[in-house]
Amino acid sequence: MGKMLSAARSRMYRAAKQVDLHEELVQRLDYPAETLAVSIPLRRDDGTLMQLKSWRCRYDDTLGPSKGGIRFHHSVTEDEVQTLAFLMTMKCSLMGLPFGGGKGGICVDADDLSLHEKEALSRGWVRAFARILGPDRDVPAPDVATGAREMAWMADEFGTLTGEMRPGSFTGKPVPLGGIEGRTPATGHGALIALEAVRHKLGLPLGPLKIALQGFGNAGSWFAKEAARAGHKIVAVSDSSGLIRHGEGLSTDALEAAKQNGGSVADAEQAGSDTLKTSSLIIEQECDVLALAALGGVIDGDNAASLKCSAVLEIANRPILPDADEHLRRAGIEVIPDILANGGGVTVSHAEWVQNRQGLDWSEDRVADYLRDTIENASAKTLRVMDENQTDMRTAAYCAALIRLCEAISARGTAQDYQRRQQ
Ligand SMILES: NC(=O)c1ccc[n+]([C@@H]2O[C@H](COP(=O)([O-])OP(=O)(O)OC[C@H]3O[C@@H](n4cnc5c(N)ncnc54)[C@H](O)[C@@H]3O)[C@@H](O)[C@H]2O)c1
Repeated sequence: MGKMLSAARSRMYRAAKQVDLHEELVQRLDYPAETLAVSIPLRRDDGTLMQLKSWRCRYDDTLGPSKGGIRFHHSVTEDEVQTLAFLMTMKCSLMGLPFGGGKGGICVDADDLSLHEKEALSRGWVRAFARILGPDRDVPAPDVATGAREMAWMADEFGTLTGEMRPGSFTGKPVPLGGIEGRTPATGHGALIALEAVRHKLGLPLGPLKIALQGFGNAGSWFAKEAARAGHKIVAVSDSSGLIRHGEGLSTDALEAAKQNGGSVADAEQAGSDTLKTSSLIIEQECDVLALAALGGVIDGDNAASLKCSAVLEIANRPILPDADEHLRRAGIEVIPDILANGGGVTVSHAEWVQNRQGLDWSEDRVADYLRDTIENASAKTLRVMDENQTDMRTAAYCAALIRLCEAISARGTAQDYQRRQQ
């Protein structure tokens, strides 16, 4: 068992104690159901051979086919893949979706690959893992350094291998290939819906909020645009190369223009703004809400005391490590946990999967309504459990996820059932 998974599961145990779930039910979620590790060969453009480590984990499929992204990143490990698959299990349950949790990854530096090499690798990954994939078994989606283009190659390769065009085998595809309108902004938009749904519980001031944002990629940039449109002020933004601030709020158009020109957010042109070279200082900016939309493991027990916000919105997966939880609790900083805050992506992926199985296209309005309803329901469920158990928001979200999962596990039979039958 890896350290990362072990730390992530500690939050599940904390929640299980809170709602007094039968030990045997939670035990079923202790380990991943299946993790396949495959070494994938990649013939590079210059004729040399690379042998790449890759994984797919199907953590649990009690509620339905496992669902989760595939990332191309040099830091991917089996432990990380299993941990992210565990989080997907909790997230899909909290969102009320008919999915279990999965995740995949290849240990590779995606920036170092040509387009041809990326295509060869995407298709190679599908050939390696096809035996555990499929719309009723395990449904991958984009994640770090993969997007619609990679999903198109993967869905195409899967169709060629199986001899059947089953678009519901992958989500996050381009719209002409069975993808759905509204998938790209879904995570950022969902994060804002979650923030609005729980803000009264966080003791935040009424009216526009001051938000500091780490990460201006797909999830972060859409969150910033939606938040600014709703009247909030993005007072600081960082990416991997810099940080920019403006007390009255940054222009998301200027930030986007800087990124489109291949620069950093710190290159955005806006009068009255100032910049810092050390992007990690974003966590120390004074604000109402610190939104983390970049990496995992950004806040730990060592730096938790430097936060100057009232609440943290976890748009990234596991940006706060468990050893920071107690510090934040003592400081009165509430966290809107990743399994609630970033559930918008998988929610719209579910809509895409349904659309593909129905053979009918969903309109953008229908997708937006489905996203809003799903996140608001999950937020309301979390707040209800929070009140009933007088606990923090993360523990409440895990409780709500576990209650649904354990009802399903229990329906298959528990020790109590078997003991009764033997009498
Ligand atoms: N995109 C989705 O639909 C989705 C869904 C659920 C969860 N997430 C999670 O959200 C996070 C971001 O995903 P994404 O799709 O936006 O990725 P992305 O690759 O599009 O963007 C990542 C951003 O983080 C920035 N970044 C990297 N290192 C940084 C650093 N040290 N300091 C500050 N910024 C840094 C990058 O510059 C970039 O702006 C990931 O943790 C991902 O797992 C994304």
